[in-house]
Amino acid sequence: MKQQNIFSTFKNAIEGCGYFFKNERNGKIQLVAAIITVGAGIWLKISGMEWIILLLCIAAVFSLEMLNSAIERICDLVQPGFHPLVKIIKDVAAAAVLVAAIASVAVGAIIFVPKLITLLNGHGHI
Ligand SMILES: Nc1ncnc2c1ncn2[C@@H]1O[C@H](COP(=O)(O)OP(=O)(O)OP(=O)(O)O)[C@@H](O)[C@H]1O
Repeated sequence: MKQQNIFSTFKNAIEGCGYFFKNERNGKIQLVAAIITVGAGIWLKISGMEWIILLLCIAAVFSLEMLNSAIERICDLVQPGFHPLVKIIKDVAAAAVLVAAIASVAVGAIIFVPKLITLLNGHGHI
């Protein structure tokens, strides 16, 4: 296999992103959730530090889901039939996504709930 330059590496990664968001159900759901979260961040005028934390959470969930999908593909390639080890591999990979997703929901709640409560109480200046 020939050495790739930085542009073809980048092109391959973009193709991987395209495949992920087009074909993976969870990827689509997470994309919608990320768009809603970013929209809420703009609407509620969250701080710079809150943006950094939120974007890291979004990136963590996307990245882990992409790795989870890649691991699932490898498993399906090498072991199309049922295998107890494949079950463990896929379940642990899915758990990695779940951990990041739960932490992200908690972070989202910590950032957004107080702002929404202030807004609903009529004290907010949006
Ligand atoms: N070959 C296999 N051998 C054993 N268990 C399997 C196998 N394939 C899938 N499983 C079980 O089914 C679950 C779902 O696997 P599948 O490959 O269908 O992923 P998926 O539907 O895309 O799931 P996810 O929502 O976690 O991405 C796995 O977590 C695992 O428990």
